[in-house]
Amino acid sequence: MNGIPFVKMHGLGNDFVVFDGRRDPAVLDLDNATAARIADRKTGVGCDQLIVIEPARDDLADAFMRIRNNDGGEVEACGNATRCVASILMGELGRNDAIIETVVGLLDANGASDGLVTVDMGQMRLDWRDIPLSEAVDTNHIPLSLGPLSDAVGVNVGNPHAVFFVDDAEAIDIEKLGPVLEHHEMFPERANIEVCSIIGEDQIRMRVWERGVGVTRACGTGACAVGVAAARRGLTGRKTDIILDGGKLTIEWLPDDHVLMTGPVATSFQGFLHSSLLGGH
Ligand SMILES: N[C@@H](CCC[C@H](N)C(=O)O)C(=O)O
Repeated sequence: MNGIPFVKMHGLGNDFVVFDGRRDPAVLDLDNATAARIADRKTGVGCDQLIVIEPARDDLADAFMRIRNNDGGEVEACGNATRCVASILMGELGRNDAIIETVVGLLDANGASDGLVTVDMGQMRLDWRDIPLSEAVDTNHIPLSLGPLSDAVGVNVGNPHAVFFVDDAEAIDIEKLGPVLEHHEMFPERANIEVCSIIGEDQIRMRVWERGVGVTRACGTGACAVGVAAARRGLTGRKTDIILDGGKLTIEWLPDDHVLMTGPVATSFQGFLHSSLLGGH
């Protein structure tokens, strides 16, 4: 079979084309336009994020994970893809744990019960400079309003998130409000936008507009941000189930500010990338 092999995976419907750059150097250093062409659902393979597994730079890590959004832009973090890459590495290594290196640091992953994977998503950052925001405001009450959305919580999970609490997340026109907020001047690096409603002391309904993608069925880093935001506001405890369009993630905000994310991993199919999609690369 001609072409570069890839595996199509997803975490709760947030889907990925995963390349192995350790074996196929042609997928290392893809430019943004090429990545966007591959990720495009009409003309390419189609995915929310394009992932390349690369050789680790850090001796402690099992591999490096490069992440690109559907628009081709490289980003710092992706929770659902981290679980998928962890399951690939654990399978290769014959172990129940893996260390994944990203541009923002090392992430420890472990196999949990029922085939689920837990990832320590690292330390949450809450200072306005770290989200980042364009001005020095209280990140637990960002003064930002659009239609029914106001008073956001900012959380950096490696990538920037703004969380809005509402009575009924289903009633929010996220397709309309999401892109405006993503590009709001408050967020110099743009932001992922979550709208959520509290269902109970340990359960939250969440919908997401992802930076560089749009509405997705799940966002792992978004779920981490929502779990932290709800606990910070005193709306829930520090361990919560986050109910996304694609299913449930369990989030635990530890006393040392690290967050554990636990959820499923799935493989849809394996394929070969037609060389025309690499274009002039
Ligand atoms: N789907 C992801 C997040 C991917 C990156 C995000 N769109 C960004 O631009 O920061 C997840 O599961 O965390």
